[in-house]
Amino acid sequence: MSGVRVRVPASTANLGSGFDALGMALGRHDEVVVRPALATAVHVTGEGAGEVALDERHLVLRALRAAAAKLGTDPGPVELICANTIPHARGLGSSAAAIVAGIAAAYGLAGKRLDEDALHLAAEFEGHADNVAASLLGGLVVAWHDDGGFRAARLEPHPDLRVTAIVPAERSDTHVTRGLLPETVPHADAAFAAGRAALAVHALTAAPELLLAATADRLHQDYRESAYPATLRLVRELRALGVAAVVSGAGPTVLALSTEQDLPDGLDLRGFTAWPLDVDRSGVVVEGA
Ligand SMILES: Nc1ncnc2c1ncn2[C@@H]1O[C@H](COP(=O)(O)OP(=O)(O)OP(=O)(O)O)[C@@H](O)[C@H]1O
Ligand SMILES: N[C@@H](CCO)C(=O)O
Repeated sequence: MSGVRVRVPASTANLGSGFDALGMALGRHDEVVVRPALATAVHVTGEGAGEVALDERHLVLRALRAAAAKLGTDPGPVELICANTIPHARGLGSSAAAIVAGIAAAYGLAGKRLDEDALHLAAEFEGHADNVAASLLGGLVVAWHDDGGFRAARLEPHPDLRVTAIVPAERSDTHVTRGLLPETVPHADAAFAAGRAALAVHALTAAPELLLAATADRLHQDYRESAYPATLRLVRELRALGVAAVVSGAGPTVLALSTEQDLPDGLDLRGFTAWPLDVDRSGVVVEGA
């Protein structure tokens, strides 16, 4: 293949109770075209334009080079054209999507199908597998880590599931908000989390009427409140109204999960923009360019 075009979905991680384990792909995408060139050049439009490095430090390019090295190939100088719609540092998996795009491009240029090693490499880059697995596989994913590395199982989200991302203008850095988490949690909270995460798999795939109970969290959201108090206020307000609202990934976006598309009337959404989103069921797509 002389060049590749990669379309990669956004993702939401945790889904409330499934910290670092549950992820779901969302219908908002970045598109990346990679072609051999005489000298490496990076072009970015949309989200991140004017902000990200336009050289070998670019995250898509770093992931592409790392994957090519693992595959024993060398794409050499490339032209990288990124058209981004996934907002950065909002909890919608932009860094995971960039990493998956780079890895998928390297596989495409090498004429190889994506495999389990691609997931492992993507998760090593990101530090956890929930977002990258969702961007790779689409749908709902359960991710874990064992001696064999990072793994993920893909599940089909319930067809009636509706998602609204309520996105603030402010950003938050995942490294910073991971630093707000405690080293240990009470046993009762760990037991609560195990039960609700298991219930979340059932609710998201088969029983959406259980979403409110299933998405209750005790492991991460409250600990991160100082980074985005308005987000936690909105999550609590929506949950009090019966909507299964959670912090999306490491925040600060609020994700409302429901079988209704509309949010309740009378919410104060100043400072936020509400985006109704589809669930992406395909995952990353690679084609010739
Ligand atoms: N398409 C991209 N191209 C280049 N760099 C990117 C791209 N997307 C994200 N990044 C880098 O990743 C950073 C955002 O990563 P971070 O993990 O903090 O947020 P996120 O991935 O959007 O949210 P979350 O991991 O909570 O879902 C950006 O500031 C930028 O440096
Ligand atoms: N599970 C991760 C998702 C963010 O990338 C977290 O909450 O830190």
